[in-house]
Amino acid sequence: MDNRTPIIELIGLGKIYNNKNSSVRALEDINLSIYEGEIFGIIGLSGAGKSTLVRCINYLERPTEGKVIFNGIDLSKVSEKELLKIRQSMSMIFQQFNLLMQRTALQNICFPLEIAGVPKKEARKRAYELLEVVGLKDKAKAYPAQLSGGQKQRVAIARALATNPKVLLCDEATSALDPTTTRSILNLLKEINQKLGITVIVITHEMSVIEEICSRVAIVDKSQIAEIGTVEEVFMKPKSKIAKQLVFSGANHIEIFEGKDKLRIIFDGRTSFEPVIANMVLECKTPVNILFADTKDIYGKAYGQMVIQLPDDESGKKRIYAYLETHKIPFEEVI
Ligand SMILES: Nc1ncnc2c1ncn2[C@@H]1O[C@H](COP(=O)(O)OP(=O)(O)OP(=O)(O)O)[C@@H](O)[C@H]1O
Repeated sequence: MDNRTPIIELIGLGKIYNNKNSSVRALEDINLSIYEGEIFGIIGLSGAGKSTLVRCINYLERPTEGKVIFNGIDLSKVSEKELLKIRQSMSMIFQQFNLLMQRTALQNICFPLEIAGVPKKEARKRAYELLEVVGLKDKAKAYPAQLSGGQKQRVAIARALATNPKVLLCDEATSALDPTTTRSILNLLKEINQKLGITVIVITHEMSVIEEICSRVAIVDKSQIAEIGTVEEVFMKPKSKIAKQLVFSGANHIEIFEGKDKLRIIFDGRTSFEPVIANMVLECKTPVNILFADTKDIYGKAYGQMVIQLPDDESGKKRIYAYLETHKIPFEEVI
């Protein structure tokens, strides 16, 4: 059991959308604790219920079952007015940035402060400070149309920070960005988490985003939580089928791996992957087929995974198992 106090607690949370002729269950019995200061990931395929979940967390959407406890407050028990105030403590950023196109970057950041009744001069001062935090000091007077996707998301982040939130909810915040810009935005979120102590909740369909910045992750599948754990645990030993799909970065791969005699080798930064495979083949005197590789070389260290086909002969197989065990290289059989 974790003895930290959760900043957000979801207890038996459920959501059914009732329309005229039909009802859709979007969430079922979600139980989850998110702790102050962590970067928590929520991942799932399209339609799994992620957006509904994040909108229930800040009560933009009212759950039909269960409770959301934010900072010790049961959100079902507070008035609309109090909810508005609480939502200032749970800012949100989106895939499409949602900036006001007729306002400059500075005016966009001032917007939530104006709504909160902050005097204009004070709001501008705070907005300039926030532009500096997100590295856009020179873009104060630029309109959203004059900014790149990454810059727009930086303005959106600055605007989200304007009300001094405790939690930042990021709904597919990097899904519209290229890989390099994605990394720079994720680094900014990490920096905000570390320097300002803001709890960050990242909703995504990409495992790479989770691996990059989250400490823990919940996998949502068909309206329910399929798996929850530290990113390391889920990455190293995914238990559910959906976790395996996501870790193998796509549903297409999993069928290829089903069958006998396949191993997933995990590169956790302690090894350099080229020598591992090359040395294993040389030392075990047996060739292996690499069926899938998704590895990154970061400063000479290997991160990621590789699926190999074991040789047919039993003694070759044994030598490979022994090699991996002796060298303390994490692996699991692919079932
Ligand atoms: N307002 C609504 N009315 C009826 N059904 C809805 C509504 N919003 C979402 N749903 C349904 O609820 C389910 C979960 O949707 P949700 O948008 O939460 O999933 P998601 O995981 O965020 O998907 P995506 O990644 O594609 O945005 C889906 O079946 C969806 O069709």
